[in-house]
Amino acid sequence: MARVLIAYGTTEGQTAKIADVVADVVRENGHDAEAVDVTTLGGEIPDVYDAVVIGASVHVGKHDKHAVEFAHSNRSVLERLPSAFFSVSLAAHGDTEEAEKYVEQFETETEWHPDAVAMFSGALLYTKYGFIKRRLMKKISEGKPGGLGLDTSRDYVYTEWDGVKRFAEHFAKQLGAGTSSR
Ligand SMILES: Cc1cc2nc3c(=O)[nH]c(=O)nc-3n(C[C@H](O)[C@H](O)[C@H](O)COP(=O)(O)O)c2cc1C
Repeated sequence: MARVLIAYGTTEGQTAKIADVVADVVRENGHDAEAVDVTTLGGEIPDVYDAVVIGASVHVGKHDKHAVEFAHSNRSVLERLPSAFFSVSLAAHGDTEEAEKYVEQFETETEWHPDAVAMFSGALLYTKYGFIKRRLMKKISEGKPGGLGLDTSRDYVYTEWDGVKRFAEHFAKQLGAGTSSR
């Protein structure tokens, strides 16, 4: 049994929800797993973990800066342990090229090359945004491929949960039954 850290950087909470599902699936596969907001980790991966997944959402073309900083400063541990990264964006819903560019940029900035990478579609939470953000997101969504929702009286969740579960299951299965150590 391995102890798996799922550290996430989120602004509106969708990446936290995805991290929770990843943790659930990893546990279902016989390991210990904790989904933790990266800002609460004090900058370092606690040395109790055998494997690490980092998740981060994209805002204005960039991944969550706390997650980027965390991955960069812990890159030597991440390179040594089984590790994976998941990116959360609206580009992942219909604009794969753009979503891939965000991931490339993340890998360049952090100098970390995870064993596995996934791109998950996020959410458009119009009812949770303030007035300015709601108008901005509608305007941006109008021109985007993927047919993003434009009705600002409701929210749109594009995350494909089956894909999230498959990613988590694949990662968990690769850890096998034994515990690796640092
Ligand atoms: C102000 C704002 C800017 C955003 N900018 C981008 C962007 O540049 N590219 C993109 O693909 N998605 C963008 N998104 C969509 C977010 O990635 C998506 O809403 C995601 O679910 C947010 O995850 P979080 O709730 O974990 O922060 C943006 C969302 C907001 C609210």
